[in-house]
Amino acid sequence: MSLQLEMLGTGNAFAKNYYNNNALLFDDQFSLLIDCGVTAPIALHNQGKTFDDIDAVLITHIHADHVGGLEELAFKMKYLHHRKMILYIADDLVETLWENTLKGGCYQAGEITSLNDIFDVRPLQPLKPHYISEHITVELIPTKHIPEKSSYSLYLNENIFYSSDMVFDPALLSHLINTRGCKTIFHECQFQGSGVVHTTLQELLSLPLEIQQYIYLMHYGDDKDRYIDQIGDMTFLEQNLIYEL
Ligand SMILES: Nc1ccn([C@@H]2O[C@@H]3COP(=O)(O)O[C@H]3[C@H]2O)c(=O)n1
Ligand SMILES: [Zn+2]
Ligand SMILES: [Zn+2]
Repeated sequence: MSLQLEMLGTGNAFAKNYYNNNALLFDDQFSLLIDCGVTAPIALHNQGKTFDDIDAVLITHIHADHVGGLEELAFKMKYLHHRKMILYIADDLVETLWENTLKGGCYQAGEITSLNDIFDVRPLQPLKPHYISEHITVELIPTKHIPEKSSYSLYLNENIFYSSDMVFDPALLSHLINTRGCKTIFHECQFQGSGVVHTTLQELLSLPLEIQQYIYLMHYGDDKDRYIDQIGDMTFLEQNLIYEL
């Protein structure tokens, strides 16, 4: 089986129709969950899957639509499935994920006192390809989202860019396509307003058509249908469709 992508959700942080922008990257030997937001448990359940069907989770940054499902994941793995999930996360986010996100819910004196008690933590150094499974390598690319807050987009298998939440960075997209052989771009997209913490549709439409043709839009609002014929040469990534990579 070749590598496949299924979005458990394609919505933005406040979307109600499309669930959080979380992905499953899998083949017949390995399943990687990319981000685990508040809606990840119900999205998996709806697909007839459990966390025990997943081999590892990778976190791009710390916002609830990307990490809000981790407490349920951790407790279910510990008390139902009796194993620790492998957790891939940028080295500089390890401490804050525990201290500022998970400790409040997960701490139990003498039993759960650190992230390592609930996950098999694999800190990733950014800007280096890391072997995840036979068919998956990941490089974390720091991209700007919220000032002073780390957020990492992904370069998968040396040819697929998967954006974290990020402000528009046309130079990065050009660089990946022109010098690194990028063939596919999964990019977050905000329909209205200015791109203060996200990339707007207007900004993406300013890219040359040669670049737009590589782009699948994700992390969008519930009003997506209004924009179906306003996305230039780009394509909407759809929840629960399976894409061959
Ligand atoms: N400075 C900020 C910070 C956050 N936000 C909104 O909160 C959401 C948190 O998850 P997100 O997916 O990063 O999207 C953020 C914005 O909608 C925002 O609009 N402006
Ligand atoms: Zn988000
Ligand atoms: Zn975010």
